[in-house]
Amino acid sequence: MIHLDRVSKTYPGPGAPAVDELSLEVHAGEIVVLLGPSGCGKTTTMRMINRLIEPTSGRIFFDGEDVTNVNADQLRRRIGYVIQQVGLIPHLTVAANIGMVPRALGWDKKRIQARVTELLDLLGLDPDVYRRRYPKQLSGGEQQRIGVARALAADPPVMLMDEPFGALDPMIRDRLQEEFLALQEKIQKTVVFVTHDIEEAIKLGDRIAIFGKGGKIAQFDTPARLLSHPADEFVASFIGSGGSVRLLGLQPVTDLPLESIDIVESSAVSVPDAGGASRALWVEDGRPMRWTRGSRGDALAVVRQSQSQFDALDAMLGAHDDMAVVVSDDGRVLGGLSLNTVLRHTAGNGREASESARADHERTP
Ligand SMILES: Nc1ncnc2c1ncn2[C@@H]1O[C@H](COP(=O)(O)OP(=O)(O)OP(=O)(O)O)[C@@H](O)[C@H]1O
Repeated sequence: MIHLDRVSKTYPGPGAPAVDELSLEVHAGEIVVLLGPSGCGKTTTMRMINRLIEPTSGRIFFDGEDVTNVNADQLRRRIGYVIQQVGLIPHLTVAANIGMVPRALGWDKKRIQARVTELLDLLGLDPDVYRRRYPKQLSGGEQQRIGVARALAADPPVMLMDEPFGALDPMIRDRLQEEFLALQEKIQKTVVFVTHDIEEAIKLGDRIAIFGKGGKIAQFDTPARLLSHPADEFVASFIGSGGSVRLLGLQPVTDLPLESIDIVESSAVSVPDAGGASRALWVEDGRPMRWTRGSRGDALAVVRQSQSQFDALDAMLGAHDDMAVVVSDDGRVLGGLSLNTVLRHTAGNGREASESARADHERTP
């Protein structure tokens, strides 16, 4: 969908290029996160895509079409843009702010009004309450939602988002990230997202481009590959410690082998309460209740199949048990996930990660 072909930017004056011969492919419908330390060229790269910054050299393609030299205003109508400072116009209402691009495109009033209503609904803001408000009558999180609505107004296929949630407090940021992921499920835009927050990148990115020094990409990969196979010491150190735990958060429990569990239905007349080497699970109306025997824990750790291995570990720690019961999303017992299984697989991941970083480091002269 978006293809940057050896794009460079050198700002006037002395100094190395801010972005140096960078090539990047973003597929339709995916979220690509540009991640890296301050000053590494993320924003410059993003702004070259909508030509707020003109590349010094290289070419940019949209769906195979070379857009490097097309009219920048027309190009920007195909691209939504959300920034940290939001940039809502203070003397215009929410509705007028959202309707800016459709107005410029010559949509009639009725169509704009309908689109504003649709977008406010989509972003979880009651249109009757918010349409007539002014930006200063909104909280930071609401302003950011309106910023997203405005970028989506003319339904552009591409969204550029430059640290859109960076200025929000952690709880609101977390909620907006969740909302954005749910929204993306529905709208399937092609998104380029800039952040320097590794947690945000892992949570939102289908793929992450980690920028190294001198405006070059150090690694472009899925979050799981970045965590398990950092390309070099720079990437490994940028990801920092805790890679194995983060990786657990990305991997569903169903990726691991589950153990079969003996089930005792509630209809059984007498349930042996202790003894017996193997575990047995007491199930009532199809719902797991507690271990009848063989458990070390004092509560039952239960996770749904759509949850992560991190969630399973968390549930086991909470229940002081070394096994979690995995249930289907409609509550049926699928099997048991043991702490041992999680540890065995995590140990493999960690070893691969450190070995691949070390091997790369040794190859570097
Ligand atoms: N208008 C400009 N004129 C000259 N140099 C600039 C200009 N804008 C950015 N730079 C320089 O280009 C480099 C890359 O800047 P850029 O804003 O793209 O980095 P970034 O990775 O987005 O950083 P941050 O995370 O701090 O926003 C930096 O060294 C910066 O000082």
